[in-house]
Amino acid sequence: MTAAAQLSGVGVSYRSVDGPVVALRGVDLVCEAATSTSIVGRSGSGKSTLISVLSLLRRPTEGSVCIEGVAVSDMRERERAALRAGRIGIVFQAFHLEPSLTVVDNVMLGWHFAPHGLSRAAARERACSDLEELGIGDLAARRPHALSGGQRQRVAIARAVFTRPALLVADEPTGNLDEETAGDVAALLLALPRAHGTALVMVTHDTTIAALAQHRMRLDRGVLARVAP
Ligand SMILES: Nc1ncnc2c1ncn2[C@@H]1O[C@H](COP(=O)(O)OP(=O)(O)OP(=O)(O)O)[C@@H](O)[C@H]1O
Repeated sequence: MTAAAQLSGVGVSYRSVDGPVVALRGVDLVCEAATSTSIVGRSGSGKSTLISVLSLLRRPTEGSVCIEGVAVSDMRERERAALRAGRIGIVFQAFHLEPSLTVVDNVMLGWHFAPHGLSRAAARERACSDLEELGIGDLAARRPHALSGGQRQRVAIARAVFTRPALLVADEPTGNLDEETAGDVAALLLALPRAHGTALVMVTHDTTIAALAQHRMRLDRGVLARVAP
C-alpha cells in the first residue's frame, strides 16, 4: 500500500551568522494509512523543523518527501498549498481557531479551502457529525472565546480532519492542556487513524501520551530513531 507520507534521507540546514545549523539529518520516516506515530525529543532536537517539512511548509535541503506516493520536491508553491489543504490536516499546540467564526464554521474552513464534492449542506452535516463524535456537538453555535482549552482543541481536531486527510500532523497538541484534559484529547487523536484511515504523526513532550502511539520515535540532534519497545 502507498504510504500516506514518506520522508527519505531528509536533511534540513538553516543559515545563521555563525554558519549553517543542521536541524535534521538523514531522516527516514514512513507513515502508513491508519497508523499513529509519536515523536519525542529535547528542545532543539528538530521537532518543529520535522513538522514543518511533513506539513509541506518547508522544503528540505536534502532528501525527498512523498505524500500518497507523489514526490512534492518539484511542485510549485501553489500545488504544494493545494496538496496541504486537501490531504494534510494540522493540529497546533495553540489551537489557532478563527475567533470571529462559530465552532461549526471553524470546522468548515476546510470546505472553503480544499477541493471537494460536498454541497454546503452536506459539509455542515459532516462538520456537525464530527463535532458530535468528538463529544462537543452541543457547542456548534459558540465562538472560540466561550470554550475551554480542551473544547478548543477538539474543534481544531474536527477542523483538521474535515477533509479526511491522508496525513494528520499534530504539533504538541496537548501542550496547553491540564493533565486530565490532555489524556482525553490524546485518546481522541489516537482513535482517528482507525476511524478515518488517516496517518497520525504527533510530536509531544509527554512520554505517557507518546507511549500510546503504535510507532514511537525519538529525535536526537536531528537524527530520528525508533524508540526501543
Ligand atoms: N530559522 C533558524 N535559523 C537558524 N537555526 C534554526 C532556525 N530554526 C531552528 N534552528 C535550529 O535548528 C535546530 C532545531 O530546531 P527546532 O525548532 O526544529 O527544534 P525543536 O525540537 O522544535 O525545539 P523546541 O522543542 O525548543 O521547539 C535548533 O538547533 C535550532 O536552534
